[in-house]
Amino acid sequence: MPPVPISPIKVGHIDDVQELRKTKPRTIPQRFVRDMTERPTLTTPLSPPHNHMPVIDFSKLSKGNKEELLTELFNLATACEEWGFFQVINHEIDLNLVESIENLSREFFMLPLEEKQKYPMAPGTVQGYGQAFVFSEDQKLDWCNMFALGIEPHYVRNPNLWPKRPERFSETVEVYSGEIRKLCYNLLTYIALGLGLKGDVFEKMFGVSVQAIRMNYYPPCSRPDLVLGLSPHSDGSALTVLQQAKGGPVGLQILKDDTWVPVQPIPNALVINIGDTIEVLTNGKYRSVEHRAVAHEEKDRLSIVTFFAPSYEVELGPMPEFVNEKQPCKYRRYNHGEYSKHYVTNKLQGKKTLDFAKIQTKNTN
Ligand SMILES: COC(=O)C(/C=C/C1=C(C)CCCC1(C)C)=C/O[C@H]1C=C(C)C(=O)O1
Ligand SMILES: O=C(O)CCC(=O)C(=O)O
Ligand SMILES: [Fe+2]
Repeated sequence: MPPVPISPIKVGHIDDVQELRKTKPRTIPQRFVRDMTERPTLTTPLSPPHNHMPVIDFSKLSKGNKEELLTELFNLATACEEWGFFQVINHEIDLNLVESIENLSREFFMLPLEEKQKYPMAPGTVQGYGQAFVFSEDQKLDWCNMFALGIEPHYVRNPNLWPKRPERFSETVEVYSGEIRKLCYNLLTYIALGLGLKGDVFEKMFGVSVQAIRMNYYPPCSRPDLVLGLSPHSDGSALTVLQQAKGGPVGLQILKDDTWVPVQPIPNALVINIGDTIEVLTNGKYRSVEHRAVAHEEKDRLSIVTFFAPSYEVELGPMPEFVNEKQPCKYRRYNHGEYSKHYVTNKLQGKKTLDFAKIQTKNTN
């Protein structure tokens, strides 16, 4: 029997937003214009406590005295439970390295289009330069250019996609990712301790963790009220580390108590968020909070994002410590490799991807 033909994904023409911006269009192409219900709120003056994402001082966890450690563990646990997001200061990553990755990422995005297109993100895939998560011709597009690479383990790498220019880009990604990896393992230890678990529980459970990096570049947009920089989504990782480049406008917004809360960047801090894996493991005690990015009328914005997740072989489900009569099991067990595949083959749509693992509760009414 002849093989069943696989129909290629038809995504239509995807405008490169940086090139589009150069033409300064008076009207935004329809594929970027969001339906009314999706359009962003750009200036929401918020009053405390909604306006202040928690700040965690990493040095109090790593080298504080016992009292400082306990207080910061408590702050971390509260941040994870109430926000799913926090900013880390004094993270012990060399600030020269932080600055280098930022400068080199910017230099990459400023290269001529033909140079960047030497590393194309093929439709339906997530590595290289382009727009990920586009699967149909009628899907709205984000006001964003992305460049993504698999980092660890090495089998997730596609060496053809590691840029030769700018010089030192690839080696800096390597060094930076090594440092962020250490930070992720450390944060997972403190998150475990804050949950009353053994410090090494996640490291042992995750095997050789999968790690990827994505640089997001958001050019200015003449009508930021009509477009989204990045569609609402939760991250398919265990933890995500987000570096917001210096001098950029506020762009990240998180959905808290049904309100989109803008995140004020703190110089040299890293934004950390709980991903879908930790939501499942804690049976929803810690949630992977929906977030999005908005564009700015005059300023561009760059973010450098690391996704840190369990090995593809790992089977996951709520840990027994978080399941009881009051908190019945909300997620089924699944293989993380399958979840990963599911995540990267679906468009970003709020928290919908996690339906993959949700146990549907019967409506008894
Ligand atoms: C554009 O890419 C992503 O947004 C993304 C992809 C990450 C990945 C790579 C670039 C190559 C290696 C595999 C992996 C899927 C991790 C987001 O990552 C999230 C989604 C999942 C699932 C995850 O673990 O992190
Ligand atoms: O650019 C941002 O602030 C958000 C990035 C993000 O959420 C992501 O890449 O998953
Ligand atoms: Fe995200």
